[in-house]
Amino acid sequence: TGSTRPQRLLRAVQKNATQGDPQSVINAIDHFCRHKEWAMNVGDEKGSILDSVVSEVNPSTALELGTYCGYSTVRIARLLPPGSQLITLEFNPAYAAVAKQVIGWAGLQDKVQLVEGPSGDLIPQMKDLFGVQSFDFVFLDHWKDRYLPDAKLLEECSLLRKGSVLLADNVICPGTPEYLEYIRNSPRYESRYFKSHLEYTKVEDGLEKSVFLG
Ligand SMILES: O=C(NCCNC(=O)c1cc(-c2ccc(F)cc2)cc(O)c1O)c1cc(O)ncn1
Ligand SMILES: [Mg+2]
Repeated sequence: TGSTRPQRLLRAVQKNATQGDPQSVINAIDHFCRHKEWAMNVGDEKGSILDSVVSEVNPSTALELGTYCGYSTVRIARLLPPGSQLITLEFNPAYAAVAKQVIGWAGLQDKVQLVEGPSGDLIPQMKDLFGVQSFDFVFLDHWKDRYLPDAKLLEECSLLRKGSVLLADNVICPGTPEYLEYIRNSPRYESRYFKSHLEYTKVEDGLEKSVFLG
């Protein structure tokens, strides 16, 4: 019973990053994934686009679908204003266990609520569980065939307000064709594609930013 890739990624953070320093955690993960083992974090190139959108929105309440090892959780939470909250949902308990420790190493545990479970079950509970009225920002990075049903669920649960921003990873690779088709053709969204590359590679990928019009 050897270690898993997420466990080896966590060990690299504990070895190379400074506790309480989110940027050093980001740098340690990017170094590990570029020079040791590829992993499905949003990465530094798409991560810079994520940073610029988060900074522009400056969300009070943010939601992340798909925590994995917590890399994008740290990228988002480090930019949040005081008093704001990031809720991140992860289905896979092994991923969640690693992410909790990565977020803790960065010292961002007070800004983040990590919830384990299927997004389709948890989204309808957001108001009851966390007293959330609506999300200012949503980062979609979980199972690619869940992007569309979960976007529709957010609408149906009135968890989006005029101006809420959805940012979707991997719309080219692995690809989210049904989501793109819906969101680009819906009169309820204004969408823009940010061309980039699959994390740590030269393969094309990109982020789709969609503003809910209400
Ligand atoms: O795998 C679960 N989540 C990760 C979703 N994310 C991805 O699948 C993902 C994949 C890739 C990717 C791209 C090219 C390639 F060759 C292989 C993988 C890149 C990314 O940036 C992702 O974000 C999962 C498990 C589980 O048990 N329950 C719920 N979710
Ligand atoms: Mg991704």
